Amino acid sequence: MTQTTHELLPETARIFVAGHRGLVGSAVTRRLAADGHEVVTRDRDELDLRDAARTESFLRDVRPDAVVLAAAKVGGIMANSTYPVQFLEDNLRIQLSVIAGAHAAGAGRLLFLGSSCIYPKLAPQPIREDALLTGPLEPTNEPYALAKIAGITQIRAYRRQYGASYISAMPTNLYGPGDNFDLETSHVLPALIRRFHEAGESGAPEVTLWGTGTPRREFLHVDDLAAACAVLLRSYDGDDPVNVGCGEDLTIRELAETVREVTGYPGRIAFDATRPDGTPRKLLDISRISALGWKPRIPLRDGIAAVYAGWRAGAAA
Ligand SMILES: NC(=O)C1=CN([C@@H]2O[C@H](COP(=O)(O)OP(=O)(O)OC[C@H]3O[C@@H](n4cnc5c(N)ncnc54)[C@H](OP(=O)(O)O)[C@@H]3O)[C@@H](O)[C@H]2O)C=CC1
Ligand SMILES: C[C@H]1O[C@H](OP(=O)(O)OP(=O)(O)OC[C@H]2O[C@@H](n3cnc4c(=O)[nH]c(N)nc43)[C@H](O)[C@@H]2O)[C@@H](O)[C@@H](O)C1=O
Repeated sequence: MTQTTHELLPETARIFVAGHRGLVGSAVTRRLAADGHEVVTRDRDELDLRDAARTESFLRDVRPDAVVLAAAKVGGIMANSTYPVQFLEDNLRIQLSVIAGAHAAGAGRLLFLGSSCIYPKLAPQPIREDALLTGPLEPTNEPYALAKIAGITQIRAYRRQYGASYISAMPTNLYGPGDNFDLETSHVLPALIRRFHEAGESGAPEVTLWGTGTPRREFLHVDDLAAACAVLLRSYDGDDPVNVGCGEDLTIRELAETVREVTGYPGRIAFDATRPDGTPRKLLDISRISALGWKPRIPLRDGIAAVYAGWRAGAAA
């Protein structure tokens, strides 16, 4: 059942953001704090969220009104291929700890963050939420996707058995300040910023990117996602996950041209087709989140320029 109300998250709600130092968690923390909420956080060295007993004990002490689960083992196509055990096990363990612990501690609201990779590799485009579990997954990230699908099922189970107001959001590929720029483990957008910048600095005549350049991806600025999370916490209480994307995609080659222009790199772009492409396309249908009044605000080129400026300032510091 899908219902919407505007009473699901009181303005005085105290919210635990799990993963507050990450790309998503930091943006959600900024957003909820700006909205006037008391936001509770713990660094990983104080609380490893894979530890269910310690996580439940922490949540019982803090007694948050709501929880945003943005802690996860996350990475790009190569990280997913190289560390399938951690992408499966860490994510399952974090989800079990945090969702069960939140319920035991009496948290009335919880938002679980999944990913667009939960949908079948060849799902009809744009991908609607009801495409879940209708076909085989993309092999490069199947362990991660299966962990996330288990998270969605866990949320639905708490709703069905306990009547908990717990919900799931499925963001598309994200980017923003504080992203991972490690060339082996990052997602494509920060990798391209770094590759073009460093090629420009060294005077390299060509930058070689992974795959064929033909896969299509959709990119959403993480501040737009954080605004969507606030809308969902305040106004959505349904069983189904809610897609969050910008509604438009482009090829990796087109993305590369845009990043090349933003960074001012004058050289050529080449592709190494021995590297994996991953899913050919995963454009999300965003009818459901749009009906709640949310829309993305940050155009891709502006967002890339801001991230590039921020990364250069950080790299130079
Ligand atoms: N980035 C993207 O393109 C997309 C992300 N998402 C989803 O958004 C969520 C957040 O992703 P994102 O912000 O990009 O990831 P990040 O890697 O940037 O952040 C993950 C956060 O989780 C924390 N964390 C990981 N493991 C543990 C642990 N065992 N105990 C405590 N904390 C832990 C990290 O802590 P520390 O800072 O100490 O490392 C970090 O703060 C994930 O659920 C992901 O699936 C969905 C779609 C796309
Ligand atoms: C968010 C999402 O992110 C991942 O899925 P992905 O979208 O395939 O990931 P990606 O960003 O790493 O790559 C996108 C495309 O870009 C190409 N590509 C070119 N050159 C580089 C490059 O230099 N680095 C990277 N990483 N990719 C490159 C690459 O070959 C691919 O075709 C999963 O974690 C998945 O689980 C998930 O949820």
